[in-house]
Order: sequence, then structure tokens, then C-alpha cells
Amino acid sequence: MYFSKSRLRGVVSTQPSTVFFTLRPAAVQQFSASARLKASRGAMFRKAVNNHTAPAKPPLQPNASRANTNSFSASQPTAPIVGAKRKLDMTNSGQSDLGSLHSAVYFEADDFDSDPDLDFEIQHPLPQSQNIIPTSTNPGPGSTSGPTISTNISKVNTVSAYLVQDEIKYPDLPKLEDRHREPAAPPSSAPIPWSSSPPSHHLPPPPPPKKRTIPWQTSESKTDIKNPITPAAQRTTSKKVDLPWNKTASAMKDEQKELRKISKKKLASADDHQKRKPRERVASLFLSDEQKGVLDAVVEKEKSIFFTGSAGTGKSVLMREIIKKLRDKYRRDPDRIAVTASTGLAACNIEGVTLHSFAGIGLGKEPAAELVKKVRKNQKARNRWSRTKVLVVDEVSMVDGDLFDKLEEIARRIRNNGRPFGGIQLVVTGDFFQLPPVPETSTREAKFAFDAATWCTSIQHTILLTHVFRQKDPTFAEMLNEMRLGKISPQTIEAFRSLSRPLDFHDSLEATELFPTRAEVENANAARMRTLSGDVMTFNAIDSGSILDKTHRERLLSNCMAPPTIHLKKGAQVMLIKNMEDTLVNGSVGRVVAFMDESTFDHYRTNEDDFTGDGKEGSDDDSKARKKLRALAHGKEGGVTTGRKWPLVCFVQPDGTERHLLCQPESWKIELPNGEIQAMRTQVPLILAWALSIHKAQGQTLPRVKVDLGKVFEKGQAYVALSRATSQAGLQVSRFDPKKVMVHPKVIGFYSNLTSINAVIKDRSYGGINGGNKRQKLNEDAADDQFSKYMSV
Ligand SMILES: Nc1ncnc2c1ncn2[C@@H]1O[C@H](COP(=O)(O)OP(=O)(O)OP(=O)(O)O)[C@@H](O)[C@H]1O
Ligand SMILES: [Mg+2]
Repeated sequence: MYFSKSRLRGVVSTQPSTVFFTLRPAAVQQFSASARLKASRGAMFRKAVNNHTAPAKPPLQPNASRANTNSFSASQPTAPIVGAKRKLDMTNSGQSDLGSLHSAVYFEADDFDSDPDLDFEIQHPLPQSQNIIPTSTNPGPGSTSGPTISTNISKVNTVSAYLVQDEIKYPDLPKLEDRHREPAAPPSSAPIPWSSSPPSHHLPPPPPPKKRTIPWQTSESKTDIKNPITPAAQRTTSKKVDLPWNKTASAMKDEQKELRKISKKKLASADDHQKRKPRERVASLFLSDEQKGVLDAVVEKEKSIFFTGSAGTGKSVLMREIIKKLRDKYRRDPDRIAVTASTGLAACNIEGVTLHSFAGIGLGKEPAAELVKKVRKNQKARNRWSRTKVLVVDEVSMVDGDLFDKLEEIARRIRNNGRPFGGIQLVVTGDFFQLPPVPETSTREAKFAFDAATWCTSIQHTILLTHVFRQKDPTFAEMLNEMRLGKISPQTIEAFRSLSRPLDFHDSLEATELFPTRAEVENANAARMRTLSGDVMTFNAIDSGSILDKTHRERLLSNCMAPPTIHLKKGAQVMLIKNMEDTLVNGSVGRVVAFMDESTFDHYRTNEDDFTGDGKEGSDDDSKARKKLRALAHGKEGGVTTGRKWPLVCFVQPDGTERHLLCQPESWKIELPNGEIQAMRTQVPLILAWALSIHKAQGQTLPRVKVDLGKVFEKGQAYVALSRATSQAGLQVSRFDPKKVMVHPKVIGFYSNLTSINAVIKDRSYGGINGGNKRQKLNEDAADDQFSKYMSV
């Protein structure tokens, strides 16, 4: 073994006359032989030391920094004081394993002169060239080319007074051989990062051969296999019997089988728990007559329908009801219904897949013939096309017209059926006045689905829903309708301009600000979070599903309303993104008031009156209630804080009353018609709600909304943003400009040809809901009537 110069460089003091070392104890034993060699060649040893030059830091610095990154900062003095400074750092650093190895063993070069053991020459087992690395061949970063020791002294003076004493008092150390016997010294086999010894030298000596232990021969190991997560198992993991190489292949297989069983059981019990969890979900709404008419046409008459209507006419509510009824109808063959949407977000909202995913066409940019070949090669996609009887498409306004034609051709050819869409019944909804399709290339203008060559033959009936549920105030509904059609009267412009004032509410909820881009949303929410004091609670989603490729799965789930991670603080404004109860639905906005576990919440719920104040900020009642809630959240109010803590959110309902909900994780699925869950995310059903993107807001109903129209840039954006609001009192609009309300002329043309289902129902002469060919006649007769009704202002 050798005592390399690089080691010396790291520890040599800056006193030229009195050299001291900080030796890694592991090196002490190694040092014995080499020191003897060197001491016997005293001159050579001193030369080695004197030749040692200042920049001692480089060889050790990385190790020191690794050992305790906190104790080193960039601003700390560097090379010149390294010997001294590092010694102090390392010996003081309790956390550093390097530091502990450095437990301050000091000695002077002269120590060895008086050591009788050093007075004999030993024959080193290895040739010298292998043991002492010559300076020339191993200059290292701190070799002779660096600053000299004297340079170091002057700099060290400023750092450590005791280093400049003429004579330094070193601790009285036991003799070297005594030190060898110190029980505290780590074994010499402890690996030293810069040692050039081969790893095998650090290995402990091989144990004497033992009788082989086979797992099934010990009762302990049997228990371990049955219950690998018991403490016993954990304890035994360090025993030799549990080491994988001590098991036979069949024993390993048995163990894996047991583990699989256990994890299956766990999953099943988690599932059971989910199922058993009492959940008062949203009760079915009473559908209006027009909604019922559509439902009947789809489920009973099995017609291919496109139902549309302005924002808030209950298209989504109706679509959910249709899906429910269809699933019930085809409960024996659930894969007969394909639930899809134009975008990932819309698909996630109805627990379906994107049209692209369903079709198995990738991006779908190739010509139809190639896509047909592609689908034919993909057995799963082929099966989906063949099995589907009803194809549901939500948010059709964002489906490209060319894509619609391609899908129609694929359906016909894969199903070998010449009827439109190969005989598949289409149930399509959306509002073309809202967000348009994203064009395939920037050079070509967006083509709407109704512009597809096969739209008219594929859709038997187009139905217009006219009753607006979202806005109860007919004046406001009419203002929004004008905006939708892009024909805004001067009075309406004035009315919108008057909404630039700040909202006037007396509770703690603020308006949700809608932005066109995601970056603006993230900045706005992050800025608001920073203003809150208190601890950040982080909730990470659990993702699963049949798609094992992580990137692919993440891409699918990136469209999910639930984020992969959400950071919350007490006081954060949040939006519920799942329908929970009648009044707590997707879009409800509230504020996080505490984080608590389920049992504490149960206690809170049963004594709710104690925890609700009069709502007036600063009042006695309110502060008492807050105190109680705080105490409860900290487990001081009788609640047993046993489990994981979840956000407790106080939602303000439309009638002004408050509801508290403990927001525990919910699941969002991306599910193929055959029931295969491609991807699933489980996360607390909340997102930050000071700000939201217009894209994510599409489809939402929001009680308080703030929009800066100066920022919108896309057709339909202004209408989507403003039509989220339920009332004028809950809407703040800045920079309202009628020019920002852009409507595509093709969309106006398309809607001018529609009539409402009410008109059809009223006038039986049309024979109820009309067939595809009759529709044109109906449209011709009723279009002027209807359009003049909607364009009346
Ligand atoms: N039959 C109904 N009875 C009572 N409320 C209803 C009914 N249908 C819908 N609503 C309510 O009207 C609001 C808007 O409904 P929904 O979101 O389905 O409209 P939409 O047409 O899909 O709107 P958008 O085009 O903005 O997505 C929701 O708050 C919903 O609960
Ligand atoms: Mg909707």
C-alpha cells in the first residue's frame, strides 16, 4: 500500500517547518508500512512534503462538497486555506461520512523519527513504482505547478490565528500502534474515494463456508413469503436466508406469485373501498322537452343526430344522459358505444377517448386510403370500428372537416358497409360558434365539420336547443346570444362596457380570471399563491392504465383537467373539477380552509354547527368558529388524526350558503369502448381557480368571471369566455370591443339554416323530427323565421 502524494496534498498544513496531516483513519494502517518506508528515507519524505504545493483544494474539494454540500459555499476561500479550512470543515461535519472518517488524527513528520518501528527496512511486497506515484506521472491539480506553501501562509493568516503560531501545540496522541488498536477507528477496508486499490481489496475476508440455508426449511422464511411487508420480513431482509442468491428459482417464483396475489387483493380491497364509499352524486336533472326530444330520437329511434345550441343550453347535460341511457341499452355489449370527443380535455370530461385514439389513425394526416390500410393492420382499431354501433362525438366544433370525411370513409371500408359511416349511428354535439378546429397546417384555413362532404349524409337530424339554463336573466342571455352571432346592438355594447367595474361580493371568493394562454394562467395563479402564508401541501396524482409507455400515457393524461401535481395552501381559491353532489359540481369555486384526515372531518361534519360562524370577517362568532376549526385540524378537538390529510374546501353556493367538502382523490379515465382503461389519473378533484385558460373553461359554468377582451385573439374565444358567467353581477369585462367578437361567416351561414326542435314539435306538419332529405325542406321553410328570431336585435 502507499501513501500517495495526492493524499498528502489534501491534508498538509501550511506550516513549512511543522507539517501535520489529517489522516483518514482508514489510511493509518496503510500508512504504517509506507511511512516506515518513507521515514527510513527521511529526506525523501521531507522532499515530498516540501515539494507539496499549495493548491491542495482541487483533489479534495469534490469529495468535501459531496460529503456535506451545505458546509461549502462558492464564496468560501479557496485553494490557499484548503489544508486548514477543510480540515476544520471535515472534522466538524457530523453529517459527512468523509468528515467522520477524518476524525482528526494528527501527527508530525518527526513523530515517526522517534518511532522504533520505523528503524527497520521492510521489503515492500509490490514494486515501488506501483506504490508511490511519481510526481511527474501524477501531477494532479495540486501538484508542483500550483502556488507554494509560503503563499498559503499569508492567506491562512487571515483565516485561522492558530495556524500562524511559531509552534503549534498538537493534541497528545497515543503512539501509532496504540492508535491502531483504537476501537473507534473504522476498518481499514473502508473504501477511500481516491484510493487506487482495486475494489477487491476493500472486501471483507470471505466467511467460513456455512451450511446452506434453504428458505422453505425455516419457519421464518415461510412467514416472510406469506407476508412480505410484516416487520419480521423487514427484519429478516438483512439475514442471509433472504438474499435472492440464497433462493432457488422455484422459491423465487413462489414468492413472486404470492406477491402478485397480495397486490391483487390490495387492489380489489381498494376498489371495494371505493365502491362502498357512500357518495351522494348529482341527481339526474329533469330534462326539458327539447332535451327529451333529442334523447328519444337517439335512444329509441336510433337516429343519427347533431344537437347544438348556444352556451348553457344543456348540451353536455343532455349528452351525459344520452350516454347513460345508451350504456344501459347496450349493457350486454358495452363496446357497441364509442364515447369520443374532439380534444383530449373534452374526452376526459366525458370519460371517453379522442376521435383520433378511437379511430387508430395517429395524427390522421395521411389520405383516407392510407389510413384505411393503417387501421386494417391494427387489430384492436379494426375491431373497434367493426363492433361500434353508436359513435358519440362531443365538442364537434373542433373536429376538422377533412378528418370527418376520412373517418366516414374508414368506417365504410373497414365495416364493408356502403351506408354513411358504415351504418354507425352518430350522436354529435357542440356549438360551432365556440372554439373552431385547429387547421392541419398554418397555410390552410380551418375547415368545419359541417363543411365535410359527408356531413349531410351522415347526420340525419340537426336539432337546435334554445332554452338557456346557465343564465337565468333573459336580458343577459340575449346579450350573449348577440355576441355569439357577432351582431351586437349598440345597447348591448354599452351594457358590456358597463361591466368593466370590479365585482361587488362580500364573501372571500374572487372572480376567476380567464386568459387565452396557459402561461398567463400559471403566472397569475402562482403570484396569488405566493401572497399566502402557511405551508404548501403537495398532492401528487397516481397514474395508471393499460398503456405502459410512460411518455405516451403522460401525453394522454396531459389533457386531463386534473394536474399531475397540485400545490395548495390554506386560503387558496380552488375549483372543483368533478360533480360531487347536487350543489357541488364541476366548476364550483371555493377556498381551502384546512387540511384534515377523514376521521377528523367526520367529527367536524357531525358537529358542523360549532364550526360555522356568522360569516362576517372579524366578528366574534366567526373567529371562534375559525379557532375551533384550526384546533380540529390540529387534532385538538376530539378528532383522531390518523390518516392522510386532504384539503377541506368551503364552497359558496349560488344562493350564498356555504358547503364544506373534504376533497379526497377522484379518478379520471381514458377508456376505450371495450372497457380497456388506457390511462387513469387519481388526484384530488381541485385546480387553482384565481385564473383559468379559456380552453379549460370551455364547458364550465362559473359564478364569478373576469375577462380582459384585449387579450383574446381567436374566433369564438370572447364568446366562450363571457358565456361562462351565470349573471351580469358575476361578470367583469375589461376592454370590451365589438371587433374582438369574431364570428366565422361560414358558421353564420350554417346556423341560418337550422331550426329549433320546438318548432318541429309544434308544427306536426313536418312529421316530427325530419329525415335527412326532409331537413333541407324544413330548413328552407323555417330558416328565415328562426334566424330572424336569433338575429332580431
Ligand atoms: N334540464 C336542465 N335543468 C336544469 N338545469 C340544467 C338543465 N340542463 C342543463 N342545466 C344546467 O345548465 C348549465 C349549463 O349546462 P351545460 O353545461 O350542459 O350547457 P352546454 O350547452 O353544454 O354549455 P356549453 O356550450 O357552454 O358547454 C349547467 O349548470 C347545467 O346544470
Ligand atoms: Mg358543454
